[in-house]
Amino acid sequence: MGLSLLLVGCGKMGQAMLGGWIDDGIIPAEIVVIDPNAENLAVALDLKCRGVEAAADMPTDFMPDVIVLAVKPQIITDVLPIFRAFAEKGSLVVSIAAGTRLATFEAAFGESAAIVRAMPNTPAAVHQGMIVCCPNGHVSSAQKSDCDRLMRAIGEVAWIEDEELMDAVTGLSGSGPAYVFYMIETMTAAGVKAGLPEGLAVQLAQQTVAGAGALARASDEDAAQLRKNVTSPNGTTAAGLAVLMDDASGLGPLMERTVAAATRRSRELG
Ligand SMILES: NC(=O)C1=CN([C@@H]2O[C@H](COP(=O)(O)OP(=O)(O)OC[C@H]3O[C@@H](n4cnc5c(N)ncnc54)[C@H](OP(=O)(O)O)[C@@H]3O)[C@@H](O)[C@H]2O)C=CC1
Ligand SMILES: O=C(O)[C@@H]1CCC=N1
Repeated sequence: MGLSLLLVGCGKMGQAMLGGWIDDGIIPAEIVVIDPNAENLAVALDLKCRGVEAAADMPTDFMPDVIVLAVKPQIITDVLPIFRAFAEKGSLVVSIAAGTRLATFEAAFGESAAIVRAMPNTPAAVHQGMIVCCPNGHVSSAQKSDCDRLMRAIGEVAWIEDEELMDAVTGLSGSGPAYVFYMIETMTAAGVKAGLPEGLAVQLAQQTVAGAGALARASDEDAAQLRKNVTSPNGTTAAGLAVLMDDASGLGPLMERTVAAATRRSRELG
């Protein structure tokens, strides 16, 4: 791809993106990773990146095309001043921090800095991420295309103009893998309660979620029709769905509250 990249923060999400990029050989040029956490830095070194514990240890001649900020929202404003010079010289800054608004970066880097606020998710590690990008007004079309190619290498990309949507994006696709993993956990536990050996229950729950996801993605039919296709009149699925789709206690109202709570928290973090 020919881009030079600086990744700031190589924790859970930084590693997921890095793994996806490197695994695909998508960054043949230069990549430098900064992380003070020795264990996390070791992951970057294992992936053959240049890794340093602090910005002060970066190679002096390094000028990244793209800086990806992947530190916690709670500390992000502390680290921004260190990277101002890069932003002034034309690096594109991509932040994946939940809640942190474009205006925060413009305040730290100057009004004319090129910033993309992005929200990925951890399936990026296997090139199955969902990444939503929201640019500020100073991102050039070349920078947008660089960011798009970078993100497309680790999943599906959507661009939005309205930053207000980023909190709901975070509540749905940013946090969403956790909801699905919990679904796998609960399906497994329910299978064990129904008499299945644990290993078999894990296999059934994982493959059912993966297979249903793949079918939903590949099919021309929407999820509601795919659900109906499983449901024989007066059969087993109808009996299960009567519980799961209960108006008051079913998954619908529960998911609505779940996404709303995560969306609210994203707003608070900002
Ligand atoms: N996890 C996820 O699924 C997603 C996370 N995000 C966002 O990604 C960001 C990172 O989240 P996540 O990966 O989960 O968090 P982690 O805590 O796993 O990773 C953050 C990493 O940054 C390191 N760090 C701390 N200070 C600095 C610094 N000054 N310079 C460089 N690195 C530093 C941390 O080290 P130490 O451990 O020592 O503090 C840690 O290794 C957050 O803003 C989050 O909102 C977005 C989408 C999904
Ligand atoms: O839990 C969080 O705050 C981050 C943002 C989206 C997923 N993980």
